[in-house]
Amino acid sequence: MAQSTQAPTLVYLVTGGCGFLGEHIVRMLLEQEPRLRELRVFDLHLGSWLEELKTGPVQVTAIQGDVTEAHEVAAAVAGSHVVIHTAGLVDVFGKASPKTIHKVNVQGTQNVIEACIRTGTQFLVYTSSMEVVGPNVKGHPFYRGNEDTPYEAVHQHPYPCSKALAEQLVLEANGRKVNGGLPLVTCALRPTGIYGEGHQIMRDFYNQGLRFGGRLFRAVPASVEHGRVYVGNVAWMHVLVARELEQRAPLMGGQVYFCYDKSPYKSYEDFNMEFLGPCGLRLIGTHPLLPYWLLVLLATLNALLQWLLRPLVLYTPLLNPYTLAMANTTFTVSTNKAQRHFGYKPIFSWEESKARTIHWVQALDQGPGTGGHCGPYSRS
Ligand SMILES: NC(=O)C1=CN([C@@H]2O[C@H](COP(=O)(O)OP(=O)(O)OC[C@H]3O[C@@H](n4cnc5c(N)ncnc54)[C@H](O)[C@@H]3O)[C@@H](O)[C@H]2O)C=CC1
Ligand SMILES: CC(C)CCC[C@@H](C)[C@H]1CC[C@H]2[C@@H]3[C@H](O)CC4=CC(=O)CC[C@]4(C)[C@H]3CC[C@]12C
Repeated sequence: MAQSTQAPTLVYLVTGGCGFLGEHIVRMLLEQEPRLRELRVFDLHLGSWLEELKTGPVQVTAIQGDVTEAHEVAAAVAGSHVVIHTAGLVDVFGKASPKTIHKVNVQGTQNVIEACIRTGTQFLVYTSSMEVVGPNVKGHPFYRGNEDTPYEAVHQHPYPCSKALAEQLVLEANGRKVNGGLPLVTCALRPTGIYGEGHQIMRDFYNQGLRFGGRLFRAVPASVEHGRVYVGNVAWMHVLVARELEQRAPLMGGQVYFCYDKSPYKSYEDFNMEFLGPCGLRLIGTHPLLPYWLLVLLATLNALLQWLLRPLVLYTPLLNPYTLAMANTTFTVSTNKAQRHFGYKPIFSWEESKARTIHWVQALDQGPGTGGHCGPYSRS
């Protein structure tokens, strides 16, 4: 690849570039990758905020397309140096069928890999998930674990199943020869629960709190830790991996990295309150208000109702057996693999991550803005 002193030459493609994480990756690339000549943003649904980026020095090319359509993916990949494959169907509420989740997450990833091979693109970064590891269906805790911590990864839900299969495809593709004879270099990033500007579930919790007169009711014990990571740091990690993959291919190729930063270890609800609290919401109860067996019953009832109502209406409540198990099982990471392998350090401190997220939640009251979900990354 070109040196930073030369004119920008690199072409990057970000699939899912208009999603929650994708938008942050796109903006981070424009700010932090001086060698970028063209940035292709590929998504099923393009955001209008992309227009404002087209006036900058980097050519931003918006491509409306579907990762399940191999020819659309190949056309977008052709001529790019690096692909960041973030597009995915994130559904743990039963909105999409297992078949659709598999098609987008697994077949879509296979299409991206084959497009790289066929068109000669050598570097592929895949956005995987902590869910590839766990929590597993047995509810085993994963406490401050790292990439080498033994854990029985057993999946039943379509989303983690699909992410695990897709990650495996990406890692197995490392070393395959791309058109022209050079080896494909791949790696996978595994974010824990991402938060920050544009996070839909945080928005849902906020709105739910407003509906209940500014109150949320504790559902899971405060002692259950759930790993969280700020979206800006996840985006930065993608940018850094993409940048370092060529120089450090023997070390980084075929590797997985958890995404981490200095966000505190807390329960899912207590962590959300770090942002929702300053926005006027209160979490009621130091212990869960309902006994666990009752929550399990309600979650099961919700699943049953979803199944019964499916022919008539899509019933997708927040609480189901899977989300309850997720929130109720400790899963936190403690690792420095990304630092050791490619010099990653979080670009946003916990204080900055928190302030930016609070600012975004506060702005939700003012209604939707004209831009994207997140602002620019320029630091004061
Ligand atoms: N949100 C989270 O806490 C975590 C997310 N991830 C992964 O990060 C990635 C991004 O997730 P989010 O930004 O949260 O989700 P998101 O739903 O906001 O973004 C996904 C993007 O992919 C696009 N997309 C979906 N199907 C597509 C298709 N067939 N063709 C082209 N584009 C398509 C969507 O339009 C959307 O813009 C996903 O791969 C997800 O599995 C991993 C760990 C945690
Ligand atoms: C009232 C309930 C008991 C609380 C429900 C909270 C849940 C909606 C969320 C708890 C854990 C979340 C998941 C976790 O952060 C890991 C994830 C990784 C991904 O790759 C996608 C998103 C998610 C599955 C995330 C989804 C919401 C939770 C299940």
